[in-house]
Amino acid sequence: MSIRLNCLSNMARRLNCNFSQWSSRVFAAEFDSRCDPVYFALSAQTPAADEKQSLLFQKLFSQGKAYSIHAITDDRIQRARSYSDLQDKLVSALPKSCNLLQLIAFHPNVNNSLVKGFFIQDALNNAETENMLKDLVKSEEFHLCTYVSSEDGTLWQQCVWSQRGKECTDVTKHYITVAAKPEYHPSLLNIINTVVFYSFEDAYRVLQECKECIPESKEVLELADQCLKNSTKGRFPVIVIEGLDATGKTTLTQSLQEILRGALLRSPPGCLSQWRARFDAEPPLIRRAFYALGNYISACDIARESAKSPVIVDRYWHSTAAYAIATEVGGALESLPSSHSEVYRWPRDLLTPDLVVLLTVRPEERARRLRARGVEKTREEAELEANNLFRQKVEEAYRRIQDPACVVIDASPSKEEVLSEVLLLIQKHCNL
Ligand SMILES: Nc1nc2c(ncn2[C@H]2C[C@H](O)[C@@H](COP(=O)(O)OP(=O)(O)OP(=O)(O)O)O2)c(=O)[nH]1
Ligand SMILES: Nc1ncnc2c1ncn2[C@@H]1O[C@H](COP(=O)(O)OP(=O)(O)O)[C@@H](O)[C@H]1O
Repeated sequence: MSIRLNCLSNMARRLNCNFSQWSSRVFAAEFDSRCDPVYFALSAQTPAADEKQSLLFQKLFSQGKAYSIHAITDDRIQRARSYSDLQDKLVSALPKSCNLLQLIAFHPNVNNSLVKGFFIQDALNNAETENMLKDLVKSEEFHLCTYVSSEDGTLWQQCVWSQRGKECTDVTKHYITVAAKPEYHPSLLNIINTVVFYSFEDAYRVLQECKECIPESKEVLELADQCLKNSTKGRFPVIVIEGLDATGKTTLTQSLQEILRGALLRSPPGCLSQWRARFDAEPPLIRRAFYALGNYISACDIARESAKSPVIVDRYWHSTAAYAIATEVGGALESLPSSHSEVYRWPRDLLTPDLVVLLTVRPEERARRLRARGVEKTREEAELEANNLFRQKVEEAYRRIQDPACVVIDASPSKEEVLSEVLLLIQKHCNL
């Protein structure tokens, strides 16, 4: 049975499909972020006979019509926002007969080479799917591909590409071949300066590029301009308290402030609170740059206050990096970058605290405290609760960050017991 897929022939002939940029990439189609993706590549040669009916073929191409669509523009802000908009559109508009998978196109071993998109399987060969995707391609900077299989099982990708009407003539057959599983999950190529920032300049540059599409960026940048880029810590100790929501950070930091007669700060700082929800709604590139700048602005406050008294901080760079890495990295817990990876490296230009305490609580105790507190969960916390794997990734990422590493404290005991244990720790680490 040959699976007739949509060549969108009339559009294919009209659109200019210069696909050299794609043919050197590997594609990873992810059914579920908890499992390994299916990897495939493009080739000018027909695949070997045994490849034709491979697992790849079964999983991806024998579930009805198959399409892939990527947001393609050199502008990284526009690409990040187009991808996020595309996801919303596909989730809301695709017929129920469609299965939507995340699709990553990447060059193995090349950081920031990753282009995110979607792979669509339409079990019912629904004409509505084709029309909806055609409309998307016409209106946005998307690269739309279809997949054609011949009787002998040979499978190839034909691309329909529209950059708002740009003509495409190349209808070369790019054969689908099975690609080997890379050494690490491809999402690791998308961390450095894409979701985790290691310098003030890199985070600042992202928001500069957002000034047109997100006017609030200008006000955040103005606040960032006022902070000294390399804030130097004062003579008093700086203690950061980290942990998932409801591990007891707020309770503990307030007690520490009273007992140590110190300053209590948090990141992002209060001056950014009014824009937090606005940037939480943006894709990771923009959101994480916002939080990164929040850490640099907080560092300025920490430097100032630590000249006068001990400083206690409720969340800082560990939260920013741990949540970003855990959100970005797909696959099982083992997919996280290894403990020695540079992604866990503290930014060289960010004020370093004297002590970072990571509060951990058994999941059921944390859930009890969340319920008792009754506070509206953030989207990220809702995700944490629904997705045990995500919670494990956040906690493991916290533990892997170095210089300074977290000192892990079991915060399940009573408030008083946790407080006295942390005070002992501070005495030992900070001579307070
Ligand atoms: N503070 C902070 N939170 C982040 C960052 N990245 C992701 N998040 C997530 C962690 C939480 O799920 C959510 C809110 O964290 P916050 O501690 O700032 O707010 P809230 O006081 O409501 O949470 P809490 O219960 O005190 O942990 O944002 C970051 O860079 N800094
Ligand atoms: N050691 C503890 N034992 C029991 N309940 C606690 C403890 N620490 C905090 N709580 C309660 O758990 C809830 C969450 O604490 P909170 O300090 O707001 O955590 P976080 O700031 O980490 O979200 C609050 O209702 C708080 O009173």
